[in-house]
Amino acid sequence: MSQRPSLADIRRAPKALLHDHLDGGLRPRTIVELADATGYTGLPTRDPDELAAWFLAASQSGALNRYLETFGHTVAVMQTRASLVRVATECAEDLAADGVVYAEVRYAPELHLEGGLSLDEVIEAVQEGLTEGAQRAARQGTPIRVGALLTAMRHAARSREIAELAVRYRDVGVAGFDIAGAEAGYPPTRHLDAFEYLRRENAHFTIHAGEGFGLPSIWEALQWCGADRLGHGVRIVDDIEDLAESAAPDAGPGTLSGTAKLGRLAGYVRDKRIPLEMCPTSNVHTGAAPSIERHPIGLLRRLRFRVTVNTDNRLQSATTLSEEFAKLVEVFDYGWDDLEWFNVNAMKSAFLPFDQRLSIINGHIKPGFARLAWAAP
Ligand SMILES: O=c1[nH]cnc2c1ncn2[C@H]1C[C@H](O)[C@@H](CO)O1
Ligand SMILES: [Zn+2]
Repeated sequence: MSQRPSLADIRRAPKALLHDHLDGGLRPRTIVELADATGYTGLPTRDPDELAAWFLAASQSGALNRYLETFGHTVAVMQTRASLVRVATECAEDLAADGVVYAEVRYAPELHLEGGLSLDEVIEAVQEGLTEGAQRAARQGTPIRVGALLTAMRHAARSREIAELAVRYRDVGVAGFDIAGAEAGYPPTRHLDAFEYLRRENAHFTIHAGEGFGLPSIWEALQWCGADRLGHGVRIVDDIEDLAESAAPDAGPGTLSGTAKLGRLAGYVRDKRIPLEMCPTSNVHTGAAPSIERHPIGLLRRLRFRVTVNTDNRLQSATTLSEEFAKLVEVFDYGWDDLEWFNVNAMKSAFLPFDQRLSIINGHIKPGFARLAWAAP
């Protein structure tokens, strides 16, 4: 059990993924082929390897707004029914091949209307693709369950409409709702109407908060909007004094193991077990964290916040969920128990009925990790 999990072993581990953007996970070759098929001429290169390198380079600026500009190319080739079906199919297949057994994949339907599709047609195409991808994965011996989260763009004004669609499609594969896009200048309360509607409908939602902006964004997301989970939430560390670093003798109340002092908001997030959808590589790329070594996940895991590990955008950040875990293993020396803890956390926080969450935890995640941990030399 003491053996460090290798990337190959982590790939075989049954994992749960809560934060992955459909338009941030296309295969580079697919982008080129879809651009050819749909007549999109704006790509920086037609060579898939060069294109992959371009996305990674363009995403590493350390600024969220620059990072978001790269989506112009992926969204441009996702404007037809056929392209949406294909991208969603490949998404489910790729996640399953990486050992993901449960995923919630998000996208903004309002960004896919330029080819004349309606919002309903966009959602139905993506559902068709996710279902097809999951069926193919099952045939290949890597079963996966995938749900969709409908995202509204925070700078736009369609959140109420998108929230209504999330409710309308909730029994046919849509698990919840989200808002994304530039965070500074676009507080979550701009979309209060959508969140209040969702709460009245007993529906689930997460909010990107504490990534490109700090504590006020997290506070609004939780205390005004009522988010079930936080997308990223990394800046919650601004409300934590790490006494292990400052070596203070007595941490006082509000601590775990006497090593940190939590402010009221951080205390609330930990006490209420608010899930944090952390995306280490993406957080470094957008400047939300200085490096993997100094990523707040180390402190937050130590303080037992409900931390989950995610990819955000596999294309832009050139990553997979297994690679995210492998980086954390290397930097924080995590073992199988830690990796299992992150994945159980994610599964506990899924927008899925409680009995189904338990069945994936007890039927897949725990037995899978037990097998791998005990097989380790
Ligand atoms: O990390 C992110 N923060 C905020 N918005 C994001 C992030 N990654 C992707 N998005 C945006 C760009 C996509 O077009 C949109 C829907 O998936 O969500
Ligand atoms: Zn995101």
